[in-house]
Amino acid sequence: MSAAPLPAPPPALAFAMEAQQGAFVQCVTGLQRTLRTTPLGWALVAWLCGDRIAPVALLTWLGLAFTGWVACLLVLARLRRVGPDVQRHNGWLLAVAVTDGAWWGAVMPLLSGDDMALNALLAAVLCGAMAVNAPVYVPRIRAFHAMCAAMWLVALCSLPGHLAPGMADIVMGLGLFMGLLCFVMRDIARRVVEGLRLQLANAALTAQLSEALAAASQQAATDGLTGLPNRRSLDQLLNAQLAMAQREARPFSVLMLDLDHFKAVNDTHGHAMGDAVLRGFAQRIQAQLRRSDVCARYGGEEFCVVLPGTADALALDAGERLRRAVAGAPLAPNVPVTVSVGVATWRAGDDAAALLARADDALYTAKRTGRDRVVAA
Ligand SMILES: Nc1nc2c(ncn2[C@@H]2O[C@H](COP(=O)(O)OP(=O)(O)OP(=O)(O)O)[C@@H](O)[C@H]2O)c(=O)[nH]1
Repeated sequence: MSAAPLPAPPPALAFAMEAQQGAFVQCVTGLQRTLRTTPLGWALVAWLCGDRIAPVALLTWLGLAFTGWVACLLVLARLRRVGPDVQRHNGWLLAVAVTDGAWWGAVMPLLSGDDMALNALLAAVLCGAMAVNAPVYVPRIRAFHAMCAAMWLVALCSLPGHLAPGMADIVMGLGLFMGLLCFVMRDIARRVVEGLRLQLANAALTAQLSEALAAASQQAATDGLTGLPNRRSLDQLLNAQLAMAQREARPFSVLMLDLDHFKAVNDTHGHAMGDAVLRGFAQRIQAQLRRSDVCARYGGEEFCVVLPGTADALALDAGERLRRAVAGAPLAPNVPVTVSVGVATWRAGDDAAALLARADDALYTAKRTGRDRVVAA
């Protein structure tokens, strides 16, 4: 027995999850970018320590920082590849944050000592590293906390050992600064993730609205029974054709089609069968037309076909082809019907009403002279 599929999460939860993933990706991308500027920080530390400490201590710290830096970049590149599955990859991001904080924190136990000025400068470097990283970690505030904790704990290692008097105050001050920054950042981070969630919800709402709008305008332009363009769309199409015909002197024709004795179909076979005949008629006509031709439902059992770029004789041929297609086989089982067709070709000065009136006159003539025929205006 196959397991039932998991139900989709409610929209609010889905947006929250997506926002978390987006925040994760933002953090990974931002960290990659920021880590590229890290060598500048090393250069600063090397310049500050220069001739004040033993080169071996500086090289040890640089080696440690470089190793951690390469590891972080490799992990981040992998995270970019495997995608934003926060649940599965969050541990790796935290590991990057801890490594990032630890190598900066190691500045204190490895490089500080009796030189008060240097100690203060190194403490300032740590503050700078935190401040530079803070905005990058905003979308994943836990990673920022991990970075700060690692930096702080490693820096604390220098307290019991060789720190000069007064250095403890600097490290404590640094700790206070970290605590305050973490506290303020928590609130900012919450707002950022909430902003992301709202952005996603808005995007989904916009997509839903434009879908609904497209469906509504499609509905407003379509005849519900046959699926053909309705009278409103026909008017728009005719106006467009008229504008083109006037501009380019390119003729077009309209065919008015009216099913013969349709009332009898309804009376004999019922209204439902009448509807089926109308649907079958629409399909039959459409199957006969070119892609550029349009058949619209004019109203009731009357239809109008617009034939762009088609004049007189060719329009008459098209009408005849449609008439034969309808008469050739029943449109619904055992309900044979025929159609009468009036043809009119656009003439300079015609507006839509004049053109349709001439096609209607021709249709009336076709009806009057026996039906099941095509008459040109
Ligand atoms: N089933 C169905 N019938 C419709 C629909 N719209 C219009 N009709 C029917 O179409 C019939 C049109 O009848 P008439 O205008 O008398 O025309 P006719 O019977 O086709 O006769 P001629 O046009 O003179 O050949 C009416 O009975 C309308 O009720 C529709 O959507 N569905």
